[in-house]
Amino acid sequence: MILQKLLLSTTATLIGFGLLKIGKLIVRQVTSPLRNIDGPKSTNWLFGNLGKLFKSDDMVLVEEWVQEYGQTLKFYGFLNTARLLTVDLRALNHILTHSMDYQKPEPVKYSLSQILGKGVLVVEGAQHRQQRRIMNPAFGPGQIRDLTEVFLAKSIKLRDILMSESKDEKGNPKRTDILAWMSRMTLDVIGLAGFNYEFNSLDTSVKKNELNEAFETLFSASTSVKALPMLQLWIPSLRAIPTERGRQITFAQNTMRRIGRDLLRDAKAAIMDPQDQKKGVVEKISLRGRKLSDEDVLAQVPTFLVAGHETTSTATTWALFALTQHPEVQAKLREELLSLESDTPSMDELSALPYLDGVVRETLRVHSPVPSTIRVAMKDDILPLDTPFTDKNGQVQTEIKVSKGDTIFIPILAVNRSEALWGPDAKEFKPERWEASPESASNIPGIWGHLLTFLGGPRACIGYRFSLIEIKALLFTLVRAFEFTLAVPAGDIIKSVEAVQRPFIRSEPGSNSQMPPFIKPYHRA
Ligand code: HEM
Repeated sequence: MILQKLLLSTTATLIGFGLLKIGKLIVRQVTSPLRNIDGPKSTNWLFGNLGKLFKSDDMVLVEEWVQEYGQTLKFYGFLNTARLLTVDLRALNHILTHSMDYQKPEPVKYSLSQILGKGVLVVEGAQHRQQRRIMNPAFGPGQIRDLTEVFLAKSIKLRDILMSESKDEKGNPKRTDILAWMSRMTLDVIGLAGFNYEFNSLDTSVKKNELNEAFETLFSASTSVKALPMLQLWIPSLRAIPTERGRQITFAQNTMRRIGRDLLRDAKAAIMDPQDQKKGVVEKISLRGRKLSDEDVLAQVPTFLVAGHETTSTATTWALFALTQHPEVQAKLREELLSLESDTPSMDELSALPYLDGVVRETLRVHSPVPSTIRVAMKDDILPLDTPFTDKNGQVQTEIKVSKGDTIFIPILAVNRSEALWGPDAKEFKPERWEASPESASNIPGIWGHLLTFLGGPRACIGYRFSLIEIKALLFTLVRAFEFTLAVPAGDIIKSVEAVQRPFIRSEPGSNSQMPPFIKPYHRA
């Protein structure tokens, strides 16, 4: 009886809090200045336009909206709340440079912090500034120069594995899922380079690493937007209800924390040992960061694993896909790469290869692994604009008014492929464009390469140099050794967003994300 009453009153309280939250969202809807901005109609009472957006191949829906409604528009998110979408560079620059005023929304922080704890990707304000200050030097050019050796050693290991794995028993090239191999390679790299830890995930004879397995479960791509987990993100009182997703996250989190603690213990032991010079990024952070608590350092382990692993592996996979679609680019790249004698060039030698640089830039432009991100206004504000827009009432607006709590979608991919910025061939893969990139793109407020790929401002990607040299080391090693052709028609490859844009095969619904090339050893004439 008492239990029943308790259950009843808990449920009533949960429902009460839920209704209050929904009420607040409805009030926001009718009072926010975003209500006057034009855009597509909602297509679902619960998810707004989100279902269609995340199912649209390569996020083309964003580009279609911009085409139809102009540079500044509004669409609908969860519970049909308005989201601002703008490709206006001045407005985006304002949002990214004022990172205290435009933070990640609470539901996003909640879901990230479930996996990452209080890592640098999640924390805000003074805590973020402190963590970045301590970590930035570990990602500087000097540190990445030292890590080039690790990137190349793992690339060579992958090359040697593919030499046999990509052939059938008769010695003919067989369809190989290069995404899975890239994922193993980048996990091994982040383990070694990040915290001197050997995952051995390239070594398939060893039982699959438990951390790797935890990851796979966590990121096993499901393209559907599910109701209860979404409701839990937006209505905190519902987070008490257990879900399968929640169970998976707790399992993955426990695995990462356990391994993280071991790593931290080893790192501390290594710090005490003046002979041990081989330190990873996390050891360097804990060395430098006397001001970071063990908890803070621990939180960086899953942060680097999540942020630095799948992003780089999908980027390199898309680079190889692009090369299969442009055999002339593949051949020209190979010729440049073979101009170096050594299998193990230095970072400076890799950086000095202009065509490799063009291929990497073009991949990160056309196939940006993180296609969008999201922010919420922490106060009422005015966004300055380069291009005025006409609102729903036919009034021309020279700035965008936002109110505290308004959500803003940052369209990374749409900016990187905007015809207004890059010209009519913006969507095509053309490494040559980097010989003289257009003036109009130089105002893109990104930290690297006039691209939004790594975002910009104080919250830009900390690992972009790390990633660039890792991608270059991989392409250098693999394209010298192999010729890549696609094993399925190119139109059968689609992109779907989970945390990153992953490749799927349209004609194989239900199968995991994959990229299936034929890989044939290249023999110099
Ligand atoms: C091609 C590869 C990569 C891409 C496209 C990429 C992209 C991004 C983007 C877009 C953000 C901003 C997310 C947001 O605030 O909404 C970000 C943040 C971050 N990235 Fe990367 N990243 C890549 C590789 C890496 C690597 C290799 C590492 C680490 C080794 C890394 C570590 C981080 C961290 C720690 C943050 C959070 C920074 C902060 O909030 O201060 N990333 N990345």
